[in-house]
Amino acid sequence: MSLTSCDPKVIVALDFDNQNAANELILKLDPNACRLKIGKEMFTYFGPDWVKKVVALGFDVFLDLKFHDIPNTVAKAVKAAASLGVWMVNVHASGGPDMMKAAIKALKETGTNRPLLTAVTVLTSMDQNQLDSVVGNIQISEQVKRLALLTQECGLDGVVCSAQEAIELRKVLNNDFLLVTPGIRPIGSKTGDQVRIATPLSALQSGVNYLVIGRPITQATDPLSSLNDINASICHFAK
Ligand SMILES: O=C(O)c1cc(=O)[nH]c(=O)n1[C@@H]1O[C@H](COP(=O)(O)O)[C@@H](O)[C@H]1O
Repeated sequence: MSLTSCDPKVIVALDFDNQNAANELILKLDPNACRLKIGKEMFTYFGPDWVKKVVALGFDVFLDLKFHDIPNTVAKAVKAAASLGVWMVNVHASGGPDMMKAAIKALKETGTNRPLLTAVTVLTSMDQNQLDSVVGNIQISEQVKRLALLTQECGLDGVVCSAQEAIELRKVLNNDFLLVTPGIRPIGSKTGDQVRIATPLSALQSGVNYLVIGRPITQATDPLSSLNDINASICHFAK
């Protein structure tokens, strides 16, 4: 039995180097049970036409290319992403306010059916030591909060962060500002390179809107059953 919801919380991260393997999984999935994320690896190998094919199957697609460049370049890049019909696209908040404002302005100009725009705060693979080596003298939670508030001020729709930061962020951000969280690990699954992790249920209980989950589903012996188990564990949150 597949558990479905009209607002699926799980975004399956399709990080495959083989298009047939990805297509095989996609054909088993139901757009009412999950959204899909296409990232740098698959976009670089298989390109925009493949993204359009996945969109045409009825899935909400998060095109995760994490743009980080000068404002003019990023504005044009998000506009190009919108032309593929994707549901969400993202930038790095550390690209700064001018870049984020240019990106949301460019998307708004594409019309009312534009993709959502989110900004990555501090990658979920980073711990305090790694952040210290890039930005000194600030706790991860403070840096995430600073970048999330900046993202909101710039008019974007939400941030990508760790679920570990969600409770504190919900205290300072608008209720409709989206929290999208990778680093989700069901109990018993391998952590891999993720550091700031949470379970699907605890993430949603902390005020997260969407869960980005890759390897715990895509590398499972039975990916569909892994997704169904996750959806069953969070069915209380399905609208
Ligand atoms: O923007 C992202 O999606 C992202 C941001 C972040 O801070 N951490 C992070 O893991 N991601 C992405 O989320 C996915 C997580 O995959 P798994 O670790 O396999 O569940 C990967 O595709 C990452 O590129």
